[in-house]
Amino acid sequence: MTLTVQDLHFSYGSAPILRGLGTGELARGSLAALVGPNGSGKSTLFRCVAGLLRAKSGSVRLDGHDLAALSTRERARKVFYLSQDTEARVALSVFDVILLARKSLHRGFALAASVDDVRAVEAVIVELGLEAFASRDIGTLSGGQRQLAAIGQALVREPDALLLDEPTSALDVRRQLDVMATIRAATRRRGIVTMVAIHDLSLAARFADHILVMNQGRIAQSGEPHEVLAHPAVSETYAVGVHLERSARGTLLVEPYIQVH
Ligand SMILES: Nc1ncnc2c1ncn2[C@@H]1O[C@H](COP(=O)(O)OP(=O)(O)OP(=O)(O)O)[C@@H](O)[C@H]1O
Repeated sequence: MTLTVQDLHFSYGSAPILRGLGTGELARGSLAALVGPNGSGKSTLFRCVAGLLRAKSGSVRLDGHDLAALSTRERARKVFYLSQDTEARVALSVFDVILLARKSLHRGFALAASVDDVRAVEAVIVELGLEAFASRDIGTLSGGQRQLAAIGQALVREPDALLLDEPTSALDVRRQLDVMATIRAATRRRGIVTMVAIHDLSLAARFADHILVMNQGRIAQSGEPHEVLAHPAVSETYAVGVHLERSARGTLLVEPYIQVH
């Protein structure tokens, strides 16, 4: 039970962005961190996997089935892409926006939510610890709370694969830990495949089962965090030195530094 991207090619006009990108098999219940420099194509990869952009060639397989064979609607049900921008200006409560996300699964325009829909929304709110915010207007929440509400909108649609674009970028240290731990727990509990694009290598090392390093449209290195981060491909990709150390608590700490020649 896996998500597998193989030999993906994509260009914006004549500019190639993905150049034969392959992820290997990403297992259900596991969290993969996608790291790489600004502009290396992480969001583009996510959009291609979710079917929002059409790759020139290559395949995306979920549990062995090529997602290209599905309609846009069917594909959107299976793969949820949460973009970087979760700003919300609507005057709706957290409960309402999660319920709307749930109702978007149904065909047509149904005003009434079923009992199942409401139960699913309630379950997600509890799973993400959003009970205290459920009736608050989404526009009045802090960045971290809004990030969790957006993840709630993703989970309530019960996708098989979840692609999160920099879900911790606007968060303080406590909320970064909260959000990553919540994402990892939901991934395990639901048996989904989650990919998180993230710039913080220490945070990636701490929470991800695998790290994939993106460089110039390909995955330069992938595998378990301590192996990947010790590989020269990381230094080459970012043009930095990388010092790794275990803290007294056993956490892998990553210190990038600029090399003086
Ligand atoms: N709609 C577009 N049209 C043309 N070029 C684009 C478009 N969107 C992105 N690009 C270019 O594609 C490349 C990859 O962008 P992408 O957003 O996928 O990178 P990223 O790794 O997610 O970057 P970041 O870490 O800064 O978010 C960049 O050079 C970007 O300028």
